[in-house]
Amino acid sequence: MLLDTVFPSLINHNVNISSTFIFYSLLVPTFILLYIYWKLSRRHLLNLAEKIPGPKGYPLIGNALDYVGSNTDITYLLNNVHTKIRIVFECPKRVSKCISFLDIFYNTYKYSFIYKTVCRVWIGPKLLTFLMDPRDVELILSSQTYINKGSDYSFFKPWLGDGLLISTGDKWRRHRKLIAPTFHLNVLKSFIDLFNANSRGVVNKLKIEVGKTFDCHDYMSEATVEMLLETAMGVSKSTQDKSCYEYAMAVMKMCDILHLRHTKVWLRPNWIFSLTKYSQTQTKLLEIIHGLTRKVIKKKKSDIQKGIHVSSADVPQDARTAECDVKEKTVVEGLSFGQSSGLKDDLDVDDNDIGEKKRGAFLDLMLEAAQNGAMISDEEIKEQVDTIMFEGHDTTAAASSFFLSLMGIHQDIQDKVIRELDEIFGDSDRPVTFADTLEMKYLERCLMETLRMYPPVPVIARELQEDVKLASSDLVIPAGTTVVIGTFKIHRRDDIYPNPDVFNPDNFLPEKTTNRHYYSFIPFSAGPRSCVGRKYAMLKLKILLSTILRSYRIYSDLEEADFNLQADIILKRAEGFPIQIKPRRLITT
Ligand code: HEM
Repeated sequence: MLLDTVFPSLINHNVNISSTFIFYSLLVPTFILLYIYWKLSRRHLLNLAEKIPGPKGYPLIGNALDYVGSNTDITYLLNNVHTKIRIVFECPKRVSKCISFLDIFYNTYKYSFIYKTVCRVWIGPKLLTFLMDPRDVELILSSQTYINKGSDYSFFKPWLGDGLLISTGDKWRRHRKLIAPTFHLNVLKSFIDLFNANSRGVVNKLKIEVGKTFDCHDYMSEATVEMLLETAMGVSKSTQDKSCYEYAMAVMKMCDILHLRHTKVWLRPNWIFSLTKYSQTQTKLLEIIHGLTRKVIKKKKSDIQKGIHVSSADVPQDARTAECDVKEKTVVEGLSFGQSSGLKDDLDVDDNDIGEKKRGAFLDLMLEAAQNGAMISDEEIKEQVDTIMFEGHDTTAAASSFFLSLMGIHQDIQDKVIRELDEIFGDSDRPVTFADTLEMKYLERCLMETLRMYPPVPVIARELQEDVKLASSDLVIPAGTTVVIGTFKIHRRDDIYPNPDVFNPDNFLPEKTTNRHYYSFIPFSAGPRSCVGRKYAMLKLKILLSTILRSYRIYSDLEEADFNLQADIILKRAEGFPIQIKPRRLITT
């Protein structure tokens, strides 16, 4: 009693001390026990991971420090979302004379020279294994089992929902079956007029750039969005407005935000990201992106209700097959629409195996399927439209921009392309036919070489649900690993491509391709989850690029050594794609 009165604070203090003491004496062992349990439960993964070669890491964080840096000044992302992208870079690090990379990609590429075929890194508790041997890549990509995407793809969720790129399991299989036939060559052939008209539109727009240095990516990007809307979505030109450009810019900025979340580890957890200004910018960008998607679907639905069918894929069967007599075979021997002709996927099914009902452009078919039953809901259609618009746009814009830049740099190679085009078209300014595209053998080699050196999708990731024994060695990659297929590195292996950093279209001469492993050239991935737009991209690119080169000669002040490669989600050049053009013979409408 006396003690209470005289020393109340002391007693309270004692009580506090003892409860704090009890709390900590329980907490610490709890943590230790949890840690031991966690380690034991991961024993299998850790034991197998230990055998995989890779750089030494620090306790707990592993190699995370290698992946936190980015030289990108991203402050522009916090400004007006409608302004054109502007990125400022500091001191890019040089890897070799010909390549310079920024940020995360630099470190990964550096390791690929030390570890050659397989390399393990730890990002905190997360195990990543990079595969760079075509035999191992085949094992993963050809499998129906290892089809789950890496967890990093989840950053796409607010944008693409459960679209084809990230969905998995039954949903992915069901939707892939529905979507793949809409990119069958027979449907694509009906887009040829639209590809021609839009390519001529680009030539027209480029007139104002004659004599200037300009970023061709802006034009490629806008044209790609317009073409996708007109072809796959079946939305006529007259109903499009400046939203195409706005959309293209919003997509580019969204990619930058996703890239940021990959490189800045603290932005990965959704709850932290949602507290940042980037999250607010993302919300605004998604309003623009989803705004266009919704508009497109609404317009299409109303057209269908009114009985208006804009899509050119509804052209009569005779017209569509008129040119199909020209064999669907490969243009460049050994290759078929951007991949080794030895590889087959669901885009390579025979014409006759695509039922009459399944012929149709992408959005038509999606809406039709929704009307006819519960195969796909409205929300799922929106997710797929967003996916196709993203995958179909940024990739081809990057590929065509790299191609034009390379033509500007390698004048001798451009001479050969122009000579080939002059042989095909002579003095005529007629549109490109499907048969013409089969004659563009040298142009196609240049395109393949562009995709080899600068694959728009530089890496592909899969999450392993079970252990995988590699084909190239006795190593076993444990379940729970994120396997990263290093397309960029595989395409630059000097044992597969001699002088891999030199742009040489002859790398795709038949005698060079015959003995190459099928999986040593995979710009469109391969196997069951290959790019569904591979044939679309190849056909469109050949029409677009040949029309531009029939009209203009390309020049560049820069060399390839000046490229600052930025491996966003899509491979780009940090400085943009500056070129100059001089008119040859203008092919316009
Ligand atoms: C040069 C152009 C293109 C390149 C290099 C390219 C490359 C790729 C690659 C590498 C993948 C696999 C990605 C992964 O597994 O993470 C992919 C998937 C995909 N691509 Fe493309 N793509 C191009 C154009 C297109 C076009 C034009 C479209 C649509 C019109 C398209 C639609 C898709 C879709 C929907 C997927 C997901 C397929 C699935 O998971 O089942 N792509 N693309």
